[in-house]
Amino acid sequence: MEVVIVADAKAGGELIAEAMAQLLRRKPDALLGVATGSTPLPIYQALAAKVRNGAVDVSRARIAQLDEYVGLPADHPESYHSVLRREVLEPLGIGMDAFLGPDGAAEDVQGACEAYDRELAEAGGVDLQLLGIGTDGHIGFNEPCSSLVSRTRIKTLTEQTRADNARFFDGDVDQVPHHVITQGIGTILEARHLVLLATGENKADAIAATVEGPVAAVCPASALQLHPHATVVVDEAAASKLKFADYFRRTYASKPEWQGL
Ligand SMILES: N[C@@H]1[C@@H](O)[C@H](O)[C@@H](COP(=O)(O)O)O[C@@H]1O
Repeated sequence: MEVVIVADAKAGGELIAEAMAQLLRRKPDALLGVATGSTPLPIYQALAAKVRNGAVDVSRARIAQLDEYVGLPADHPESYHSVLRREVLEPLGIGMDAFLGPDGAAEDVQGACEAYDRELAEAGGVDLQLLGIGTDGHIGFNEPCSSLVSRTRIKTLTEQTRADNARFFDGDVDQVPHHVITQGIGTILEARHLVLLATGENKADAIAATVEGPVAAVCPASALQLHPHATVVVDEAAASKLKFADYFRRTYASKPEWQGL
């Protein structure tokens, strides 16, 4: 696993956006897995700036959704389908016809989950999967103790995650759904490149467990240790509990520029 310590969220966003641009120059129809939450926003803003100044062509790019609430109408402003349209596809000028996502409003939720796993495989798999991380180490909505080989399926949110996400529902935790669909950890690990961005002191414990802790379902993000190409980008605050921080800094500083992430 590569760990890159950056000055701040903006620098992290620009670094990852450049890696995505390099991927798209090599593979214009790349399937980009996108995450929600506040952390990835600087990535999308930096990538949109590259599109505006002609530095990258996203006209053939495809977008894959990581997770979705169950029971919210698809047009609900806080359904992840709506959030990604607003925060990613529209700013990048990518049409919804290039968007893959699970149906959070399906009657047969398990059927929708299995269909989505198949859809991702039939699309050739995710080329680069962006990830945030929950304060409890969850990725997507794979909560602690999720199977490390799980597939896309319905999950129940912890009260911690519901509280963390209440800020998107007018601060009212009662409005936050209890159930979600998420790509499983086994599904996520099938992406060819995983790029996790974390910023802020409140993610330091989760990052230390992810990078330096044991591979354990209690910290779902620790599954990144099993992936052949996983990159963790953190600011100093999120890196503050890493024992090997100086080693990671030296390693990245010695890496040739052309290698990218
Ligand atoms: N399902 C999302 C995750 O994909 C995201 O990583 C997490 C952290 O969000 P933030 O980046 O706002 O801290 O929130 C939610 O749980």
